[in-house]
Amino acid sequence: MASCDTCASNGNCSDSKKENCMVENNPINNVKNIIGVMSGKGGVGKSTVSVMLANDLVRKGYKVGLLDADITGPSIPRLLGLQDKRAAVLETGILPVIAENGLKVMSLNFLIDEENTPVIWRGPIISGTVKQFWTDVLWEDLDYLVVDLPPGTGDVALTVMQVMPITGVVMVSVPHDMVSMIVEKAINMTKKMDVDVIGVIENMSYIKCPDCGKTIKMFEGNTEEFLDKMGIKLLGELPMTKEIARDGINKSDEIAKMFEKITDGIIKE
Ligand SMILES: Nc1ncnc2c1ncn2[C@@H]1O[C@H](COP(=O)(O)OP(=O)(O)OP(=O)(O)O)[C@@H](O)[C@H]1O
Repeated sequence: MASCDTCASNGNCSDSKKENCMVENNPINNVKNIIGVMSGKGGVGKSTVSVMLANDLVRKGYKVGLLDADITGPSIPRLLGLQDKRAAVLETGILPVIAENGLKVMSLNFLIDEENTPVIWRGPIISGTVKQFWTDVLWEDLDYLVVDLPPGTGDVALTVMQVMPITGVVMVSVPHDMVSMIVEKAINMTKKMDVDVIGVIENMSYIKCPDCGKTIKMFEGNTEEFLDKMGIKLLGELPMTKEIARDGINKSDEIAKMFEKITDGIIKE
């Protein structure tokens, strides 16, 4: 049942939100902040950013969970090197997989036998699964739950915004006109759903020449114009680099420092 008592929003929602509230809470869980990572467009680095953000929050001393809401294309377990782990299902709920650093993680791939088994489900079942990841997973006490959303503005994004008391959404974009057009759709969706956009992370913003160190912008998009138009702030830029693509997620000092500033900007909001 919807109840403000056990809700992450603590009853601080707007009246219209309270009236339409569909949030079901698990009384065992006490999640203070929920940060959605969204884009609208696929392949721009949402999962990568979700992992970097979650790990960075852990490093800062917070209790953190990471919910992989990309049911048909889950990549979080592999990005974290947890692809061989499986979640335990108890009578009281589902236990998330716990990474070495204490990050609690839930993904559909922890519930199926083989990670390459396709999930061929219709929209309502997929949305129901995401809802269960909020109501039935034993997250317990968390300062932050990071939710990695699938691309698009469809069923899952809608479900997440309806059934979870989202604190705010971080948009991931790349500096390309085609991508910003689709990210704009996602931003407009959050406005319609009365969900705050914390800011935009521009991923694959530039590359750095390994010989001379010169920064090269690969795409032609006008990010400043786009952000001005949408009235949204830039949280930071990340380069396109093999350190992020491969095993550099929070392992390269330079990238970790860059991301620290992004996390600080998100926490401040
Ligand atoms: N800054 C970066 N530099 C280099 N490679 C990157 C960067 N960010 C992401 N990648 C790579 O791009 C690919 C897509 O990234 P990721 O899976 O995070 O995107 P996504 O938006 O979550 O994709 P999907 O739409 O499938 O959910 C991955 O192989 C990842 O390693």
